Amino acid sequence: MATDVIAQAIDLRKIYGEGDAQVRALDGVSVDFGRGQMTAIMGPSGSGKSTLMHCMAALDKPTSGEVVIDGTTVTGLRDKPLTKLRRDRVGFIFQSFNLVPTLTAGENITLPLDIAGRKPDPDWYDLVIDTVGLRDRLRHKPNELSGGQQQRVACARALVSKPAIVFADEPTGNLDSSASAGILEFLQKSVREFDQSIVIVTHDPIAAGYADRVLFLADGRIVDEMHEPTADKVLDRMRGFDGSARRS
Ligand SMILES: Nc1ncnc2c1ncn2[C@@H]1O[C@H](COP(=O)(O)OP(=O)(O)OP(=O)(O)O)[C@@H](O)[C@H]1O
Repeated sequence: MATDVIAQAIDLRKIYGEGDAQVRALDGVSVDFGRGQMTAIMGPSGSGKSTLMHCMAALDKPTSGEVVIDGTTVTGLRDKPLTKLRRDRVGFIFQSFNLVPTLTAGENITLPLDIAGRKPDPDWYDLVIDTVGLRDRLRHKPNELSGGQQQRVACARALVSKPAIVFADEPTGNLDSSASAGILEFLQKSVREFDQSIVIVTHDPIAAGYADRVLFLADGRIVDEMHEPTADKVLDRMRGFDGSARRS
């Protein structure tokens, strides 16, 4: 694996169901994700975006093929090393924030590290908190925060362990445009200034416009990619899709 590649999918296939009901959610996806890059995955509903992301983040197992994260082949790992890799090397941001309601923002942010029995690197912790703009909200519970602030807590939680790669599944799907812009600017800054590697799934051409590269999925395959995208260019490209999922 080249050093500028942080994660790799090699001929990934994911088949759900059997016989007539069989769905090829991923149908031979091979792709490298760049280190220090934001990659957006786009495509019509049912094209396999979430399946690809979940397989890459070791949250789901492909039917066949390989996933490599930061030099480690994930597929075939036993449960314990897999849990450790997921905990130490991978960050995940969900559309629905997934914060623990009884914990404060600060406690939510350090929860994965606390579970692992690790302390955050103090300088990095301060940088993440200040960059995401949460310093004066750390003692608040999630229900005392706006949606955008809750998602910023989730972003800080994903980044505070300095993961090799962060996966974000529709991170702005539940946010209005101004809160979305805040999250996307933060993710972009993490990539440009802190050399993080981020993969986001999005339906939103404006969100994809923040990425360095956009991958387009259709019917479980990568059908196109775009470097240095803009929202307009992405929108044009999306008009070419018909939104159908292939069944075999
Ligand atoms: N657990 C499952 N069992 C059966 N089929 C599934 C399962 N999960 C996903 N699929 C099917 O696999 C295909 C890809 O689903 P996936 O959720 O990855 O698509 P997506 O591009 O993320 O869609 P969306 O944009 O709607 O979230 C779809 O046809 C879906 O119906």
